[in-house]
Amino acid sequence: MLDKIDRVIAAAPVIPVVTVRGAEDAVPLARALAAGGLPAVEVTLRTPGALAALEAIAKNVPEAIAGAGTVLSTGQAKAAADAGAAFLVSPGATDDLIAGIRAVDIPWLPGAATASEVMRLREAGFFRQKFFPAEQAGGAAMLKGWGAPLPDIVFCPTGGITAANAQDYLSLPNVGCVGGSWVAPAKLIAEKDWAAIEKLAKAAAALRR
Ligand SMILES: O=C(O)C(=O)C[C@H](O)[C@H](O)COP(=O)(O)O
Repeated sequence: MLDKIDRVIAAAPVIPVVTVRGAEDAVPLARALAAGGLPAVEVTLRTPGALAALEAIAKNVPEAIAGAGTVLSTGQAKAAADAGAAFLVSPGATDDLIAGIRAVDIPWLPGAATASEVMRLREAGFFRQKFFPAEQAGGAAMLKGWGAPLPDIVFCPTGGITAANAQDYLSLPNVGCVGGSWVAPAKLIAEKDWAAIEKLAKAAAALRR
C-alpha cells in the first residue's frame, strides 16, 4: 500500500497544493484542476474545513485523486484516511509519524531537506520523498547534487515552485513531479474563478518530464 504513491506521482507533472475553507470551494476546484489535466490534488490540513473538503472531493469528484497535506501527526493521518484521502504529504518526518503512517497503511510522501533526512527515510523504506521547502533548501541544483549518491530516490519538490521554475525541476531524472500552490492561487479561489484555475492547470499539465 505504501508504494502506491507512484500512482499519484505518475498522474501529472504537478500536484496542486490547495488551501480551502471547506467543501463548497473544494469540489469545483478539484473539478477544474482535473479538467485541466491535474487529477492529484493535495488539500492542506490548515483550515478547520480541510477534512470536510477532502471528503467532499473523494465522494463527488471521481476523476480527482484527493490527498491531505500538512500531515504532522498520526491523529491527522488517521483523520485524513477516514475522510477518504488517497495519499498523505508531510513537510518532514519523525519516528512517531513514520510508525503511525505504517499503521494507517496509506501512500505517503514524507518531506526531507538534507541528505541525512533523505537517507533516514530511505532506510525506513521510503524511496519517494517530498523535497521541502524546495527553493529555500537549495532548489534544482540541490536535487541535481543528490542525484549521483542517491540515484534511487524520486522526489516531488514543493515550496517556492512556480510556472517559471517548474520545468527546471521536472527536467531532472530524480524528479517525478512537483508540487505547488501556483495553479490554485488563494485570490482565484476567493473569486471562484474556476475557469482561470483550469487554464493554469492546463499550462502546468503541459510541462514535460
Ligand atoms: O503543508 C504542506 O505539507 C505542504 O505541502 C506545504 C506546501 O508545500 C507549500 O505550502 C506549497 O508551497 P508554495 O507552492 O510555495 O505555496
